[in-house]
Amino acid sequence: MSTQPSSPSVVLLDIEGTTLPVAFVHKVLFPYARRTLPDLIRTQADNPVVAQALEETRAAAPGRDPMEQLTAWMDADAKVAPLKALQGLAWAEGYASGELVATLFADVPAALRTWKNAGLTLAVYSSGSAPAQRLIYGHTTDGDLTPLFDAFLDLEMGGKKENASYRAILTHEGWQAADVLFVSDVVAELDAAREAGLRTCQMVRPEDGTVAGDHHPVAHSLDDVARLFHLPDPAART
Ligand SMILES: CSCCC(=O)C(=O)COP(=O)(O)O
Ligand SMILES: [Mg+2]
Repeated sequence: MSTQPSSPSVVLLDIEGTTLPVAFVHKVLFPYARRTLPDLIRTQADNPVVAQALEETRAAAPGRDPMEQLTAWMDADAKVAPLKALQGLAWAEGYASGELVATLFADVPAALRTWKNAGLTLAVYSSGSAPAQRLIYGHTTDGDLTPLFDAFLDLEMGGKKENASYRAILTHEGWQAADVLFVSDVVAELDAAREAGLRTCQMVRPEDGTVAGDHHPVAHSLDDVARLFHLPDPAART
């Protein structure tokens, strides 16, 4: 007799392509950072985050002008910590001025609230820095959603396509692999998470043109995730 695995108690969420449209990241956030970074580096040279990011950038490309290297990374959409730290700082100004407001996929706020109310642990794992993640969820068209999350995890845990990063997350948070469901649009990230023993679900958002793989359960919304993994139904909220 086969036994039904219990539903996950931790939902670990990617951001871009999972809870937030790719277009918002690439057409709003990235251009904002590209426009404002040169000034930010000049005017905030004393900020320890800037100083450390520039030091790491110089170490990665000795002899090259750091702004040139940062631009090359932006061109390549490189998921590297110094760029992500600086982008986070740039976006902070945009959110503070009201120029940036995050529009999450429409199904996301209700699902997060439903699952949090039901006692699930919710966490983010994104290449965007943890401060940048807090900014996004702190400035959504649905208000501040940061209290719904228990953890904001970034490249300090390692790259998202490395299974060691998911093992590091389990150790860092004290979670059991089988209790954790990782949801992402990127198959290579899901493969790495599965290698570390996590449960996985690919988010395939029609708006983003995500291509579905064939070896992870596929969802088109967090409501689908709820159905697939027997989580509380966001549509049944009272
Ligand atoms: C705080 S998320 C901003 C998006 C970002 O910088 C990025 O690189 C997207 O990474 P993800 O891991 O969420 O796909
Ligand atoms: Mg993604």
